[in-house]
Amino acid sequence: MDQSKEQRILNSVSYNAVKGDPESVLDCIDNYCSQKEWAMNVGDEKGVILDKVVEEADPTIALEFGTYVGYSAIRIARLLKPNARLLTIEFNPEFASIAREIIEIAGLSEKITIIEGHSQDIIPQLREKYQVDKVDFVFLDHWKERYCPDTILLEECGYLRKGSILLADNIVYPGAPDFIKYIRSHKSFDCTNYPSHLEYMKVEDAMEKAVYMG
Ligand SMILES: O=C(NCCCCCn1ccc2cnccc21)c1cc(-c2ccc(F)cc2)cc(O)c1O
Ligand SMILES: [Mg+2]
Repeated sequence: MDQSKEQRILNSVSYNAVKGDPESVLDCIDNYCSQKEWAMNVGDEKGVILDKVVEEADPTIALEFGTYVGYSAIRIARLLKPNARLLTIEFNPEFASIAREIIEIAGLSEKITIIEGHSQDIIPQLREKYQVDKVDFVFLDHWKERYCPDTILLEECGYLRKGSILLADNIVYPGAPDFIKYIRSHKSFDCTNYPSHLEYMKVEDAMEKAVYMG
């Protein structure tokens, strides 16, 4: 059976990246996806914005929706302090298993837990099953129509604390209009927009940061 694009990305990382070097894994994926086959990684341009917000948050517990092949999980985890952890949620089992291998090549398996399932099912389980009390940083990069309901669910479950930082990808393209409308009008969130471009393309996109004010 023909290999998937995601399997071809793993092949390229496995062949070209330096084992245990997250930067070389990121560079390999960015080179493959800009020169060979486009893929929906946050990419190198928006990745710099992600880096800055993660450094600002300096999270102990980070959460990501939308692992895909693990590119943003590696971007986030490479910046975490020694005892900090990233939980990343992926509903596609093939993507989850490819991400696990790419994360292993980056040497970040100890810092990253991949949870397979749908966000609305996993969020209520984070406290009991994953010992999560509060979440310091959240990266939203899954179904765009889930950004808003999942943000509400995180708040209702009590995982957000004063200063928790949310960062959402694809605010312009594909877009998350209901999320933007909700988050910018909600008094408990302080929002900042970061104009950028769609990964590997000359297409406008943006990221939105929202700081929970309690
Ligand atoms: O759709 C995108 N991402 C989401 C993929 C599916 C996530 C599914 N999923 C994962 C965890 C999880 C947990 N619960 C429920 C569902 C869950 C996306 C698309 C584009 C894009 C595509 C075509 C185009 F022409 C231009 C742009 C660019 C991006 O950067 C993107 O992020
Ligand atoms: Mg995205």
